Amino acid sequence: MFWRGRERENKEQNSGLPCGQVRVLVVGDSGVGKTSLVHLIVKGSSVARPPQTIGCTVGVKHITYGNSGSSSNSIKGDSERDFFIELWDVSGHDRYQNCRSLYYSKINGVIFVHDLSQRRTKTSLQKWAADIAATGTFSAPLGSGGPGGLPVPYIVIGNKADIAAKEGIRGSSGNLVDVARQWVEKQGLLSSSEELPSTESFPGSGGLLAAAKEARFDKEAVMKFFHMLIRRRYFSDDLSAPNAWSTPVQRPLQRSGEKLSDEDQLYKEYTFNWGALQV
Ligand SMILES: Nc1nc2c(ncn2[C@@H]2O[C@H](COP(=O)(O)OP(=O)(O)OP(=O)(O)O)[C@@H](O)[C@H]2O)c(=O)[nH]1
Repeated sequence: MFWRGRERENKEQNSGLPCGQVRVLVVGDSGVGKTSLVHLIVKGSSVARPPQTIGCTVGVKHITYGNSGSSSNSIKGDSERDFFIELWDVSGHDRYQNCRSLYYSKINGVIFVHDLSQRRTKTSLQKWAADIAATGTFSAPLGSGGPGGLPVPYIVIGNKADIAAKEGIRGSSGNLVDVARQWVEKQGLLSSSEELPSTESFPGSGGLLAAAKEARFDKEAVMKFFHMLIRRRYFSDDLSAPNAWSTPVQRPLQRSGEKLSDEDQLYKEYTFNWGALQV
């Protein structure tokens, strides 16, 4: 009864359409900053001392998506709808190695996190990908696999850029801002006069909040990832794009006059990320 009532309530608040739900795994070695990242995405603020994750915790990000915003958000003839992005923050600790696959269920997408100051945490993402691909179940899978055979879209986030910078470790990508910057630059979307905001520390004390407030572009990149997963799950006509992963396209920058949808652009970005995992 309770659920029926809630369902009806949800539909009424949502122009008669049920809420959608997308499941995203957040994985990487212990201590790379997954819980901190999920907190930032869900709450928009830093967490001073995140507890070590026991097994898995789930953060939920509510977003609306539909055609009342920009045209890039539009869905064929649909009005705005509510969606819940479940962020499954899986403990990276070895003690959970044998039971992790319990959480690898009905996955729509994956966020891989590594610590820029610990090179091995990036190398081990390949292992994470293979493990998820081998033991997980997937919702709206791609026609062919990505790293380790992973059949869903993913994004790679290098964390602790502040420590890496202090220690003089050169990394190709840093915080969320850097990830977004690289993506935008790859797409050729920045004119020479435009600069993305840059944050030196993420998410060190104080710096994180500033990053969350100022970093318009990093949030945008992550939100676009979520939007793409929603489209794939709820609005895609053809989920089995042939060989989307198997041939990472070294595509030149977007040319003027050439029109790509947001999805196309992100899709390309994800294929570039294939390279990011090959370290
Ligand atoms: N300096 C710095 N510290 C960070 C950053 N991100 C996270 N931390 C710290 O790193 C430690 C581990 O962060 P968590 O978010 O708990 O890491 P996790 O990946 O969830 O770890 P597990 O739960 O063991 O899998 C915490 O003390 C965080 O405050 C960062 O960008 N810079």
